[in-house]
Amino acid sequence: MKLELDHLTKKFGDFTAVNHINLTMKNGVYGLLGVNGAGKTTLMRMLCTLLKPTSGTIRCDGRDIFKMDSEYRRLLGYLPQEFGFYPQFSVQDYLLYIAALKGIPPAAAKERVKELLFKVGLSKAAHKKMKKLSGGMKRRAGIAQAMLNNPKILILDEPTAGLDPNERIRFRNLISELSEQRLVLLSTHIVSDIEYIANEIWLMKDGELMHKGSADEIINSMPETVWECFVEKNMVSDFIKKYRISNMKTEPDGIILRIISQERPFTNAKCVKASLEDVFLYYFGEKAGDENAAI
Ligand SMILES: Nc1ncnc2c1ncn2[C@@H]1O[C@H](COP(=O)(O)OP(=O)(O)OP(=O)(O)O)[C@@H](O)[C@H]1O
Repeated sequence: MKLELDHLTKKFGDFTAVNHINLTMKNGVYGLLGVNGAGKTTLMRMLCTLLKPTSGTIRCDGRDIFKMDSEYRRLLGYLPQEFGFYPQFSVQDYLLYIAALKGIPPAAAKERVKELLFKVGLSKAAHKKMKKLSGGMKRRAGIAQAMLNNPKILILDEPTAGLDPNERIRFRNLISELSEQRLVLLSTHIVSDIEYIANEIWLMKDGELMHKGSADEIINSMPETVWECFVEKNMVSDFIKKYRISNMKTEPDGIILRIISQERPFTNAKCVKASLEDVFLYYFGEKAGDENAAI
């Protein structure tokens, strides 16, 4: 299975949400990383044929996905950011209902639902109403619905949004497991969601693909150095004004700063290995929130 994006562009009026993206994907996990508004959902919706590109093409094994129509959709599983989950349905009935919508015959659907409930760890919750599920359980039900037709291409838009750290880890493991023999694309703005499971990471900003590669390749793409140094509390504000700070750790008698800078910021600063978090901050730092936001 090969998906090729060629100069893929989407404009909303004068605004370009996705700008000339060229990419090739094969089986494995691809992590699309970017801040709010980077264009991740727009890109994914085009990959699911829910949005028509303004220009450019998406080809699946050489064929235009918009011309393949239902043949392509049979290959596809999609978990949108917000999915309609029918609050009054039990988890099992919800999945059986979606299976019917996807045209899966009832006997096969029953088997498949049972199998998927087990896979996503919801067997015990099969008869629980959807509205009573925790955020993590709901997302797992969402993954199960996307997997009903055993898709060769699985697209997950922010699958870990709102999950607690434990659920995030379970999710990562599940996604890793599901990626065998298929192409999985997931979007997130949380670095740790994809750092260890994505074979390739794409950094997206303002509709463009800034960098792509393995976690190590992305880390090595950063032209600056990461330093750690211990400073007294009263010096911190000067450092914040002068440097890009990726982390601050309070100690009883001072603060340990993690600083991204070409030059050594302080005599006692030691050079440390950069992490994907540092790189994310380097590329997106000023875009991570409002300029004057306190958090
Ligand atoms: N239907 C639309 N009409 C006009 N502008 C749109 C439309 N859909 C998206 N946009 C704009 O396109 C840009 C990219 O939006 P998109 O939802 O793709 O970003 P995102 O990276 O998925 O962000 P988030 O993480 O917040 O979901 C945003 O500026 C958004 O306001």
